[in-house]
Amino acid sequence: MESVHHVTTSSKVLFTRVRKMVPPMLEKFHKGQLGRIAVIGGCADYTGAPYFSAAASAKLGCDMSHVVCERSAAPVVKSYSPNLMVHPLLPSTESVKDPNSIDASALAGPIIGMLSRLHALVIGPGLGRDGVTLKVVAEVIKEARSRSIPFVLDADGLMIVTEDPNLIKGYKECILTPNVVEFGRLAKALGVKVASQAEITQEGNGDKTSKESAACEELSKALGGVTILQKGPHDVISNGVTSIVSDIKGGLKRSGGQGDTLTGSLGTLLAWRMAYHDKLWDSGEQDNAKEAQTRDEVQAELESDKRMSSTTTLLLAAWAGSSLTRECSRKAFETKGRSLQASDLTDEVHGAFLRLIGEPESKTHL
Ligand SMILES: NC(=O)C1=CN([C@@H]2O[C@H](COP(=O)(O)OP(=O)(O)OC[C@H]3O[C@@H](n4cnc5c(N)ncnc54)[C@H](O)[C@@H]3O)[C@@H](O)[C@H]2O)[C@@H](O)CC1
Ligand SMILES: Nc1ncnc2c1ncn2[C@@H]1O[C@H](COP(=O)(O)OP(=O)(O)OP(=O)(O)O)[C@@H](O)[C@H]1O
Ligand SMILES: [Mg+2]
Repeated sequence: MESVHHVTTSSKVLFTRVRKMVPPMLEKFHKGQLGRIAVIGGCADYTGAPYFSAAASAKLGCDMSHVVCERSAAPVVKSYSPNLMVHPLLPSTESVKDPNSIDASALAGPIIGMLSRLHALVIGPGLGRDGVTLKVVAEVIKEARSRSIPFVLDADGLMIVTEDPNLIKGYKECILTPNVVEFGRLAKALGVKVASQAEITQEGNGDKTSKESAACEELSKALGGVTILQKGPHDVISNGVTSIVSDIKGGLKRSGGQGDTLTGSLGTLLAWRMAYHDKLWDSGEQDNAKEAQTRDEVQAELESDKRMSSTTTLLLAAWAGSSLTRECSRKAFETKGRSLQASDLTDEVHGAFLRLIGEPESKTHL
């Protein structure tokens, strides 16, 4: 069955619309207005992932990038960069008296205390799978949702919702970024069938991209319209009603940690999206009378010069984060070849932004 969900707007037009969502840099702005995000992740085993994520968010242009991690990870993450603010607030089995009788909500208190100062969260990079940690982060997810704070869920953060999908079911302000394996786990938990590569490539069986994205659309629907960014040879983004494929060229090295540039970039884009909807600056667009819901309405907004609604900007932010990450990977691979490491993508974030999106106030991009 062919998908009727895909947006067919060209990448060129989509980038001009992303630029509308990027705040210009004005003298009147104060520290924090161009983004305050926190990456929740980092444990004894993984310290690189939260660093790459927070660093990407900062290099894209976020004013304040925090990392909230487990105690033992904090000095390590801090040692990578003095620019990041690192908070050792995540409890683990090691740090509590009795791991079997914890008050997860109370343990989450210090993290929840930070939420009112944040525009967006990235939950999961290098979080690990400690039972106490995951219970506490589930409390943070509940609280962020109740306050409508947007968040990105990745890696071990996805494990939390694989075990309890109700935490996010129907929440329209989050983006899930599963890789192939994480996608399979989520699909299984929600009873969604994923076609095998053999079924997808079977000759005479319709359009390949549509078939690949069908599972993403189904999973999104099963989660009540949550936006999913399914990573792979090309990334599929869907909210169950509308889908966009991100297929700009990437690199050929599949080192670990490239997904972290994606989540950090998405964190910043979510903060900018909030500033766009709060009318922090005059985007020069006319107001739109109606919120876009259907694929046709989203596509019409993307191809108009009117102000975009929140459904459209969420899909667009996801698409922009995916495109930026793939461009970072392409450029880093061009210079580093098979020696490419995750940190090489971090160095490419600003260049990728300038090449794909460009500064909003620059005359050459108006
Ligand atoms: N430098 C770091 O600190 C890094 C930390 N990471 C963290 O490591 C933890 C575990 O993440 P993993 O991604 O390893 O998750 P999993 O532990 O679930 O492992 C996924 C496995 O699937 C395999 N895989 C990936 N794509 C595949 C595909 N297309 N087809 C078949 N197999 C495929 C991978 O080789 C990996 O062994 C997370 O907390 C994550 O954030 C990773 O992000 C890598 C970098
Ligand atoms: N076959 C591919 N061709 C081109 N790009 C790819 C391919 N597979 C993944 N990517 C890109 O690599 C980036 C990371 O995706 P990947 O599937 O490696 O995630 P991940 O396993 O979660 O990564 P991480 O190691 O950071 O956890 C994404 O931007 C994705 O678009
Ligand atoms: Mg990952």
